[in-house]
Amino acid sequence: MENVHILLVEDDTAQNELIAAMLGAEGFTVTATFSVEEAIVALKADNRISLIFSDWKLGQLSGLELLEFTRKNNFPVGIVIATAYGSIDHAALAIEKGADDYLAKPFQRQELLLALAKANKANQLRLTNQTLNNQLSQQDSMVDLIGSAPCMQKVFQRIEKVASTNATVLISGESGTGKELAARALHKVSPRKNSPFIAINCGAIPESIAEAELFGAKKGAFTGANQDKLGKFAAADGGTLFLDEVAELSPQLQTKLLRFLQEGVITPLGCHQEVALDVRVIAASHKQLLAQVEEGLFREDLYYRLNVVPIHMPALRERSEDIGKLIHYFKDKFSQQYGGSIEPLSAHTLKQLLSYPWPGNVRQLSNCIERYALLGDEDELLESLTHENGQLQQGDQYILPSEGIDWHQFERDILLQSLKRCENNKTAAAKLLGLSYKAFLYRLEKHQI
Ligand SMILES: Nc1ncnc2c1ncn2[C@@H]1O[C@H](COP(=O)(O)OP(=O)(O)OP(=O)(O)O)[C@@H](O)[C@H]1O
Repeated sequence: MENVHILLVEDDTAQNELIAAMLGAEGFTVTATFSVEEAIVALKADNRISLIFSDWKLGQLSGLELLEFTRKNNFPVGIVIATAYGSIDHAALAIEKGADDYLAKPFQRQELLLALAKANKANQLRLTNQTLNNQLSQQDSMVDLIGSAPCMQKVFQRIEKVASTNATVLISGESGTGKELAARALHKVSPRKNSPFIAINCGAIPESIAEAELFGAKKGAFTGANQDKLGKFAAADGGTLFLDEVAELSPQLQTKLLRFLQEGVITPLGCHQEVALDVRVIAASHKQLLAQVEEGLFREDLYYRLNVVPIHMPALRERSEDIGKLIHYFKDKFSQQYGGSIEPLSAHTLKQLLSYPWPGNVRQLSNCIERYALLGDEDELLESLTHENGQLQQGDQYILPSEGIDWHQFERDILLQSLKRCENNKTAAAKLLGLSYKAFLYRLEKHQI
């Protein structure tokens, strides 16, 4: 291992010299020490040391003390401890205290090199994890995407991971969970960040002009096309195209999109020549795309092409620990936007906001705080919540929202909420839902809760 600095700790002079010479011959830079105290001084003085090879028995002290000191003070080093023949207890203790490997004496040259290589690798892995963790813990938000709940950290992690690639990403999640914001964040941390990010809502363009909007059109391709039209794909060349509500694309446009994803080319309307483009596609849908596939409404091959990297944006009720942070964020945002300070919310209102299920997710929360910033009326704020929640209930009858519901998700949410409300008492939770205990357990099992 060239260029690896190793700290050798061995109190037997002959052994020390022998091992130092051997490691030197293998390309290590060796700092040879003879005691724990000497080793600690060397470790503190030289931050290039990345490996320690220490004997167990070192005068009054032992390799264990060195190990404990190193791990307690977070020195970023790999450690191998040499133990006396047959002392398996020491070996187990060394591993428990954080050694990466141990070697029973006497050992062969090859065994030593192997153990050091293993320790070096373990150390590098630890360092990489540490860097990632540091990045994540500093990251309560990514661009403007707020969230420190573990499920949001996973989202950030995935965004970071795929940003540098060109992989197609499919973002799922209910309306208002931040799918577009996540797509923007992904673009902003990708190498394409200085090229355009173009967003289009596939559900909001009339079908008659959708093809020209997306793929462009030659002058005269259709009535009213008085000049060449640049489509969204061409506008996003070199950058990212965000196709929101991709489930709404007509079968014909699904085919054209598939072709682009497979071959990287499009044919604008009225054009006889293909145009090659470099566009990264991020698609999103609040509908369950796989269910759309099963119903024959969405091409299966396109689904798999889009779903190379799936990212799921959690509903706000699944990360209620973020509500407080989001309230704070939106208060700041709107007080800056409207140029005035916003009255603090009372403890009572805050409590209501924190326990509200937010069916419209972050968008609904943002709207509420914006209204509060403008009107400064807490009663109005709370009333608006009762009103929106009340729309779901009329008498004893459950009113199906006009856009329908995702039954699977609905059932899962209800089960989780009942458990939470009954502090995980399954009998009480089953009763709350009017289910027999057996039927309740069956459903928990079904959802792997
Ligand atoms: N994690 C978040 N942090 C800060 N703001 C957020 C977050 N998630 C969503 N928002 C805000 O909520 C609103 C809705 O977000 P966005 O449009 O990205 O949601 P969406 O999932 O794409 O919704 P739809 O499915 O209806 O298109 C936006 O104003 C956005 O800025």
